[in-house]
Amino acid sequence: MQEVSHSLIALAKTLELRWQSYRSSSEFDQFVEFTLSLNGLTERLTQHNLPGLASACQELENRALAFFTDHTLRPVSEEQAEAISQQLNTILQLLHRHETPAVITKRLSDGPDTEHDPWVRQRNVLIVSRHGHPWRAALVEQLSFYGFRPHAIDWEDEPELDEAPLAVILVPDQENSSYPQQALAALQRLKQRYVASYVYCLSVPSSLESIVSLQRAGANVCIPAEVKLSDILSRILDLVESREQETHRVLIVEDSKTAVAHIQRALDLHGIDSRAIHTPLSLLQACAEYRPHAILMDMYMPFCTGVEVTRALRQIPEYQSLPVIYLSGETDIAQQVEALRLGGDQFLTKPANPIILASVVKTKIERYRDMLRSGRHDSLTGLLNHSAAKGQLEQMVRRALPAGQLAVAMIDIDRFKSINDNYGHPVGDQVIRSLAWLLRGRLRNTDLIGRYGGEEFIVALGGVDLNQAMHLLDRIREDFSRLPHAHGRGALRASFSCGIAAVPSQVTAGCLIEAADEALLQAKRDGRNRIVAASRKRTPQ
Ligand SMILES: Nc1nc2c(ncn2[C@@H]2O[C@H](COP(=O)(O)OP(=O)(O)OP(=O)(O)O)[C@@H](O)[C@H]2O)c(=O)[nH]1
Repeated sequence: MQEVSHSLIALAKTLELRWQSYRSSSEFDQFVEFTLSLNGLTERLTQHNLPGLASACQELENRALAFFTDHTLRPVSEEQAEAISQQLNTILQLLHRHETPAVITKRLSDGPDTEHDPWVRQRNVLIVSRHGHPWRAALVEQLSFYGFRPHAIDWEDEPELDEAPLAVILVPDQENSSYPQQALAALQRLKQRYVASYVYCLSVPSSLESIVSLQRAGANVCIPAEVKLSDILSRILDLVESREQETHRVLIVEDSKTAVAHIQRALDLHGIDSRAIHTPLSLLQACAEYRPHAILMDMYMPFCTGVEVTRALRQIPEYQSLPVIYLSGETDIAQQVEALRLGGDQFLTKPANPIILASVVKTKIERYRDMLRSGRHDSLTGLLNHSAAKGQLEQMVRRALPAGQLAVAMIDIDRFKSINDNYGHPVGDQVIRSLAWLLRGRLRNTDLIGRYGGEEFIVALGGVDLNQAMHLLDRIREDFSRLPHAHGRGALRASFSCGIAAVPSQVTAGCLIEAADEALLQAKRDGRNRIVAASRKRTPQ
C-alpha cells in the first residue's frame, strides 16, 4: 500500500519539477518532457483505479497536446501557462489528499470487531436526488451492504464529507426526461468541488442533446433510463475493481539500430518493457522466449517485408490475434491499407511521435488482454470461470508452499433451487451477481474469486490461515444473509454455506478443493448458513 502511494506521489513530484523547468526555461523540449510525465501519471492513475483523477489529468494532457499540433499556439502564452499551472495545482492537491484512501486498504484485520475493519472498503459515494425519491433509500441500502459509505443529499444541499467521494450519483426527479436547470447547476457545483470524483447521471433520455449538456456540466457517465438499479450498482462496483497490474511487453522487429533506440526510449518513458531483434528470422524464437503482448514491426527489412512476416506469424494459432503494429516511412495510403488487410493491426509512420506510439501500443495491448480475459471470465458475474480459477489456484499453491499460508473456501448459495422456482431465474441470477459483488467488494485484489459452478463460488486467500479465513468469511456470510434482493413482490433474503481448507493440512490445489467441498457438504448437513472448517488431511492422488 505504502509503495503504491509513494510511486504516485513520486510521479507527481517529477511532473511538478518538469513544469517548473519549463516555466523557468520556456523551452518547448521541456514542455514535451512535462507532457510525457503527465501521460505517465494519467496511465498510473488509471491503473490505480482513480478514474476521476485520471480524467482530470487526461484533460490537462489534451490541453498540452494542442500545442504540439498547432504551431500557431507557440510559444505558450502567459495566460495559457497560468491556466495549465492552475489545473496542475488542482490535480496535485487532490492527489495528495487522496494519497492514502486512493489505494484500497485491505489487509487482514487482527481483531475481529475493530470499528474500521481494513477488509471493508470505506469509500464515500454521494447520492443527489429530491428528498424521499424511492431510489435514494434503495441505493443507500445496497451501497452500504457492499462496503461503501453512501451520503444522500437534496439538490440544493452542500455535502458535508470528510473526503471527496469516489462517485457522485445524480437521480433525476423524472425518469427519461431532460435534466432540469436545478440539476445541471448542482452537477456543475459538485464537479467543481470534487474534480476527481466520477459522476454518474441516471435515467438519461437517449437524446444527444441531453447527453452533451450533462457532459458539459461534468458528467462522466450517462446511464440510460432503461438501465435497472442493479446494473447501475454493477457499474459502480466495476469502478473500484482494480485490474491486476501487469507489465506490457513489446517485441520490436527492426533492422535499424537508430530506429530501435528511438522506439525503446519512447516505450521506456511510458513504462513499457521492450526487446528488439534485428532480423525477422529469429522472430519465432523471440516470441517463444519473451512472450510479447504486441509486436512493432518494421515494413522493409533485408530478408523479407513486415507484411510477409506477419502473414507467416498468423499461421501459428498462438499468435493469430497478437497485435502487430507496422512502423514504416511508408506514406502511400494504398500500401498501408494492403498491409493492414494482410494481418496487421495498425500502421504508424516513422518517426512516430513517442506519446502516440506508447498510447497505440498500450491500447492494442489492453484490447488484446480484454479478448484473452473474456475466455477466462464468467459472463454473469465477471469473476474467473471454473477452469481459470482452478489454474490460478494451482499457481497460488505453488507460490505458497512450502512455508506460506493459503486458505481456500468453497461457497454455495442455500436452497437456490427454491429461489429460482419461487421468484424466477432472473431473480436467481441477481442473487448470484450480488454475492459476486459482495465478494469482490470485500476481498483483496490479490485474492482469487471464481464462479465454480451455477451457484457455487471458490475463494482463495493468500497469506491467511484457517482461523483468519473462517472469521473473514463468516462476516461476509452474515452480511450476505441480511442483504435484500428485490423481486416483483418485494425483497427476499438468501444465505450461503461455506467449507474452508488451508495449507499445510492440504498440499495441492486438488486436495484443498476436495477438503473445502467436503466441509461445505457438512455445513449443508448441519443446517446451512454456516461455515465449517475441513477436519481431515487429504493425501494427494
Ligand atoms: N438462476 C440461475 N440458476 C442457476 C444457475 N446455475 C444453476 N442454477 C440453478 O441452481 C439450482 C441449484 O440447486 P441444487 O443444487 O438442487 O441446490 P440448492 O437448491 O441450492 O440447495 P442446497 O445447495 O442443498 O442448499 C438448480 O436449480 C440450477 O438450475 C444460474 O446461472 N442462474
